[in-house]
Amino acid sequence: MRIDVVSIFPEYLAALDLSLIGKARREKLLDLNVHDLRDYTHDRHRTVDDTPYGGGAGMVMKPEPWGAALARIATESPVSNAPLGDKPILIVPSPAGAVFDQEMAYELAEAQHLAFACGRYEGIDERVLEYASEAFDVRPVSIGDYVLNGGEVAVLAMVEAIGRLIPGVIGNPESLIEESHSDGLLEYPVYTKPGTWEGREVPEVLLSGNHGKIARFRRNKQLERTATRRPDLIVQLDASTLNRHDRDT
Ligand SMILES: COC(=O)COc1cccc(COC(=O)c2cn[nH]c2)c1
Repeated sequence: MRIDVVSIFPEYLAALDLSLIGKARREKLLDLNVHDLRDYTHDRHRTVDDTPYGGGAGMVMKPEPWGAALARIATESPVSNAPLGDKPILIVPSPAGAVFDQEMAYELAEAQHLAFACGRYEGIDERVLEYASEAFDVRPVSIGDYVLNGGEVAVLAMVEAIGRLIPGVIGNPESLIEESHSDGLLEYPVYTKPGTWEGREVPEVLLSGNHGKIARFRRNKQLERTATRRPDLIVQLDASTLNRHDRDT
């Protein structure tokens, strides 16, 4: 997968050189390119923003640098941008976007080419998204109902969530199976040695070796946690998921 990120703070994305994503880049599982938007300006001050038409506080990101940066990325795309061909996906982190979730992460992990546009200030001139939709499948995406100062933090979160789903990026693909949201429920509590710590014991059932009992314990913990912490997820579950622990007996 090729990933391009455009930002006025490219150093913000240095964290993507670390850990598993960094390893995936070194192993050529991910071709990640970070672009400085200011490299696509032509004035002495490398200006990227200006005052908003219609008035209001703050500044808006100018369209010209974005247009040049995105045109360059589209021409370098490994995905044919013929009208009938797949288009690269341009993700624009925004409080006004569709909510990013594990389902979207799996969908985006299938893409051959993802580009991320990091907005700052009050946002990017809307004409940029219209212009970009010729060469890209443009997706405003929110990572949550709060406002950040820019898209870079959202890109770090999304690249990690997407990157870890790409085959070969994490060592043991089994660990993707039982994690939170993989089956619509939150994950169960985990424990490791020592068996007693600060006077606190590991739940006895986990030491029993009885795999049926352990599976039921874990399932019940998942249901209990989801019901108390995320009741909104419970309503989305179908009966088979809720009753699955019965079949484990
Ligand atoms: C067309 O889209 C844009 O112009 C985006 O512009 C901006 C402006 C300020 C901040 C951000 C970063 O995204 C978030 O704050 C965000 C994402 N998820 N939850 C909060 C983006």
